Amino acid sequence: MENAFDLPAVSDPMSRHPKIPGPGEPIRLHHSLCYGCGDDAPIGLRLKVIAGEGFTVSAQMVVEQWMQGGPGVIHGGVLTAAFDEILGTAPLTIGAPVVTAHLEVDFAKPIPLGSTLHLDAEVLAKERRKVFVRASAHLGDPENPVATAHSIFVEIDLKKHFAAYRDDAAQSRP
Ligand SMILES: CCCCCCCCCCCCCC(=O)SCCNC(=O)CCNC(=O)[C@H](O)C(C)(C)COP(=O)(O)OP(=O)(O)OC[C@H]1O[C@@H](n2cnc3c(N)ncnc32)[C@H](O)[C@@H]1OP(=O)(O)O
Repeated sequence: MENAFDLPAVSDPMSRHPKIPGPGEPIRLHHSLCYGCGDDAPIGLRLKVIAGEGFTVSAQMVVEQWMQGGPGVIHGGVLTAAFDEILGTAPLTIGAPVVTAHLEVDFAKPIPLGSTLHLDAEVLAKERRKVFVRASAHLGDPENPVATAHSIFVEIDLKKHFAAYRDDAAQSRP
């Protein structure tokens, strides 16, 4: 196991998956109880991730009071969760269902409550099952990011990976 974002010199070939929605269209929820995107999650970010051009996706999130670290700014873990969601959705543009293996976040500036966070993510490369994804966050000026993230996701067989946990998901419904 590695523990750093180490982009391969040469990527495996990647192409946009034919079933991914067109630019500007929402990408379907991966799970309705997901903390990051689920509409039925009792507590969560409810991010609506939108497909972009190529291997890019984006989302927006208003920083609400319950997301506070303190005082008056977003909690770093909430920002990291938002990054995880958008980073994890980007590999769907190449048709790869993934889980997070490695995630690095750089916090450049405080993010005030009430601000609208613009999140953008892009798949940079694929190497065997590893998918390398970068994301950034800004408050309206893309040239002025408030945070960036780099991550390695690992492609999985969805049914096998979650086979032992699906019953718990159903039981946790509110
Ligand atoms: C949530 C899923 C839904 C899906 C789709 C919608 C997404 C929506 C958004 C969701 C957003 C939320 C998403 C969430 O919150 S997902 C929830 C949080 N993540 C997890 O629970 C994952 C837990 N970990 C595992 O299950 C396993 O460790 C995995 C599956 C990741 C690998 O175990 P597996 O036995 O299968 O494979 P392998 O060990 O042969 O490794 C394979 C390759 O990977 C490389 N490697 C492994 N670990 C690391 C590491 N730490 N850094 C760098 N590299 C690493 C490894 O060196 C090898 O590389 P290479 O030898 O080829 O070079």
